[in-house]
This record gives sequence, C-alpha cells and structure tokens, in this order.
Amino acid sequence: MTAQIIDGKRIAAEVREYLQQQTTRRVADGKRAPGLAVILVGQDPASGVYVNNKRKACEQVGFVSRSYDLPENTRQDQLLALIDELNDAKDIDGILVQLPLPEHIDSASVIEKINPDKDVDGFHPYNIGRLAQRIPVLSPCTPKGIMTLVRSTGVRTQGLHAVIVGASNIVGRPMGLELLLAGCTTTTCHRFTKDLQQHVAQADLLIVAVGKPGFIPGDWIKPGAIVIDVGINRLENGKLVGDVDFETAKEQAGFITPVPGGVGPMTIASLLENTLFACEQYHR
Ligand SMILES: Nc1nc(=O)c2c([nH]1)NC[C@@H]1CN(c3ccc(C(=O)N[C@@H](CCC(=O)O)C(=O)O)cc3)C=[N+]21
Repeated sequence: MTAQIIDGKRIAAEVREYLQQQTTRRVADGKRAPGLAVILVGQDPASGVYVNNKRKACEQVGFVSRSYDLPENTRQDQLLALIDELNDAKDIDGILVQLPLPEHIDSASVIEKINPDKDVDGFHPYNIGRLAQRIPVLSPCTPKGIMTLVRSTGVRTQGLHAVIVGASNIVGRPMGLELLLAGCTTTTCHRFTKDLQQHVAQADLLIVAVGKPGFIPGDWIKPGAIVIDVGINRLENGKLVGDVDFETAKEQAGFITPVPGGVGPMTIASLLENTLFACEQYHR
C-alpha cells in the first residue's frame, strides 16, 4: 500500500485564497483590513525564517502586518510594555510573540500579558480553558491546521484511536483537546511513556511532534493509518525532514503529510484564520 500524500501546501493556499476574498470584501464594505503584529526577540535563524513566512503570508491575503525585531538583550519589562501598547492599538487584531524567547524572559508571563481577544496563537490560559470547554475560541494554530488536514482526507474522526507523540504546550496537549472534541479516543505519549511502539501501533490517527529526525520508523505504523508529522528537522546536509521516517511510513500509512509542505504551511494559514476571526469578533 502506498499512502495518499496530504498536500498541506495546496490546502493552505486554498485557505489563504478564501481569506483574501473575505479581506477584499471587508475593505470594499469600508471596513479596515485585519492587522497582525509579529514580535521576534533575538536572532534564531529558524525563527527568522518562520516569522518572515508569517509576515509574507499576511501581506499576501491583504492583512496589515507590523513587525517588531527586538534585540536578544531586550528586557522582559520592555517586551511587556510593547504588548501593552499593542493590546490598546485599534488597528491590531492579533499579537504573535515568536517562541522560544531568550532564557532571561519568562514566556508564561509574556503570553498572559496578551489580551486574550488578540491571542491569535491561542496560547493564553483563557483560550486554552475555553478550548477545553468547547467554547468557540482562538485555538493554537498547529493543532487547528492539523484538524483541517485531517478533515481533508474525508475520513470520519468519531471513534478513531488518535495517538499523539509529544506533550508540549503548543502542540501535543492542545492537539489532544481538539481530537477529543472531534470524537476520537486519545492517547498522549511523552518522554516517560513505556513501550511507545505498542501505543503507536494502535493509532488510526498518529500525530508526531517531538523534534527528532526519523523518530518513528515506518514499520511501527498501523496499516492504513492517517499520519501527521509535525517535526521540522534540518539535517547537516541542509535537507528538511520530519519526525517520521517518510520513505518507510508511506508504505504503511493510508494518508501522510510530507515535510516540508505539510503541517508548516497549514500552521501559518491557521494563524491568518485566527487573525480574521479576532478582527470580526472583537474589533469590528
Ligand atoms: N508564537 C509562536 N507561534 C507559532 O506558531 C510558532 C512559534 N511561536 N515558534 C515556532 C513554531 C514553528 N512554526 C512553524 C511555522 C511555519 C513553518 C513552515 O512554514 N514550514 C515550511 C518550511 C519552512 C522552512 O523552509 O524551514 C514547511 O514545513 O513546508 C514551520 C514551523 C510556528 N511556530
């Protein structure tokens, strides 16, 4: 069996097309375009690439993007003051602070400072709490994008056994909530999980977000499973690979996302969806 490739790049482009139409309509109606502020602290090269992709995507759909590139030695109180200013800015609907932040800044305090109505990353405890209670919400972009990718397969999610490998704040744990709400039976595996292989083998839907190249070998995967690879690992030869061994996995899976061109572009499309949602809900 050879898996169908879930083309995240194409699906993300379709989402952006829709958002662009909505934005054009808003502007034609005399309303302002959605505005996103993107804050990057320090010079991490990978973060730089992602942040530029976000800014480009914003402009492409007609949103206004405001960029803040702050030096590595920015103090926490300076960053909090900037967030305060953006919380009050009438033309800004979304505030994104790229993670990870430098060691001397406490990310939790920064995330909690963002007005939950402008928290387009969906990381604020208020929004995570709302997600847990199934109240419509700004939800974390990567899990949100993954739900769009899973829906694109046409497979009904109710009753599937979903196994998530990785329990981070930004992917694994909110992913578990999304899948639970979609009617899956969910298992979340993490560094202390015993016999990971046995859990992976049970997965009708497998989500892997650990950040280790080729961490899941193809022969662990249940035949016909939907496999979503969140990892983005750059090898020494410059090649980008996921956490799943793609070549062997595609012989087992029913559907699989590639890296690059899978979850990454969808994460950005979901960020734009959240920004339009924030604009329409809260700052008409
Ligand atoms: N506050 C915050 N929000 C985030 O959403 C956030 C973050 N911090 N920190 C880092 C992670 C990672 N992330 C990606 C976004 C796009 C691609 C992406 O466009 N990937 C391309 C390849 C990009 C490349 O060439 O390196 C692809 O998979 O095809 C990847 C990763 C968002 N994150």
